[in-house]
Amino acid sequence: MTSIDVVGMTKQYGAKRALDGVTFSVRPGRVTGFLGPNGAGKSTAMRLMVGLDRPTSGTATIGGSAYASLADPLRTVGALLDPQAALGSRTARAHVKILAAAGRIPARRVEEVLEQAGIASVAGRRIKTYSLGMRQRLGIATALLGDPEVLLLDEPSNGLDPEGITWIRELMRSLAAEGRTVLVSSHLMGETSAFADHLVVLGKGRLLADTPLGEFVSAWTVPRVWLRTADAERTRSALAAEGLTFSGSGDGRWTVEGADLAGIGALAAREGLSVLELAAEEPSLEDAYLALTAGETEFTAVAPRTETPEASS
Ligand SMILES: Nc1ncnc2c1ncn2[C@@H]1O[C@H](COP(=O)(O)OP(=O)(O)OP(=O)(O)O)[C@@H](O)[C@H]1O
Repeated sequence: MTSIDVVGMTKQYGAKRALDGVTFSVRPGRVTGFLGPNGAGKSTAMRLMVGLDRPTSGTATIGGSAYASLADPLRTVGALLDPQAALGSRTARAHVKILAAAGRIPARRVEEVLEQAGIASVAGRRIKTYSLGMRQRLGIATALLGDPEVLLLDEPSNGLDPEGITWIRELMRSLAAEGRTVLVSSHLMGETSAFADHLVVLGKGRLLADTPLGEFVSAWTVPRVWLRTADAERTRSALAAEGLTFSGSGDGRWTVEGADLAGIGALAAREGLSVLELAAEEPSLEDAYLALTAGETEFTAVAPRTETPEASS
């Protein structure tokens, strides 16, 4: 069982501090989602884990060793970091064969991973003819080549079609179920909540969260209940008398903040309200993530300025 341990990791690029004393561990047997706004430092952290760059200070170890000291790196760690990196004039099969030979990996693995990634039938084509999604599948095939215990996947769903997204989700779940250590960065919150057990969140190079998915969502969202009854006004008075925070959409449906279904159901029964709709909102990872990272985004779009006659004169 091989963990990744990042301890006090700082990476300075000139005046830019991409990582600022980050410490976390990625454990085997689960999928860890690696989240953070653009420029938060996720790719930098992954590059440091596989020795593609040197930290300014701190360490990243895999099973207790720095990547450079691993006896058999390709069999220990598989990484998808830059799907554009493969040489375009080679065929996909030749590319994977060269990697296998370099890593002393049995040739039979080449066809296995091409099959597994769903590109065996197009593996004779030059990589430069590949779409983004096909390159992504090729990158995943090469990450799997050494049957590694640890997988680092930087935005693996990027460019994949819906079938591909389902495939990568199931692949990550099965790799974790086999006891492997799987770290996956993504900007797709719906996707991440479908595959991750645990989350590590960075913001501006610092660690913002390192927590199980369910705990993360409940810590950063407020439960909400929707209630619609036959008498909107009496409902409003009852909610107000209870001291609850609520808002109405104008169609007689009230949204009650920080409430649970049982409590609101009991209130409606007590008040003799005829309930037409009573439901709890499923808190989403997206809401939790946006609540946590508000103020942590380096790049934010501003609404286009509308010129008023005063402003333009
Ligand atoms: N080689 C480099 N030279 C200079 N600055 C860099 C370099 N690599 C990354 N940075 C900077 O470090 C910061 C972190 O970048 P990084 O790519 O790790 O973020 P990220 O979380 O992966 O972002 P994204 O979600 O946009 O991929 C950014 O401000 C980036 O511009």
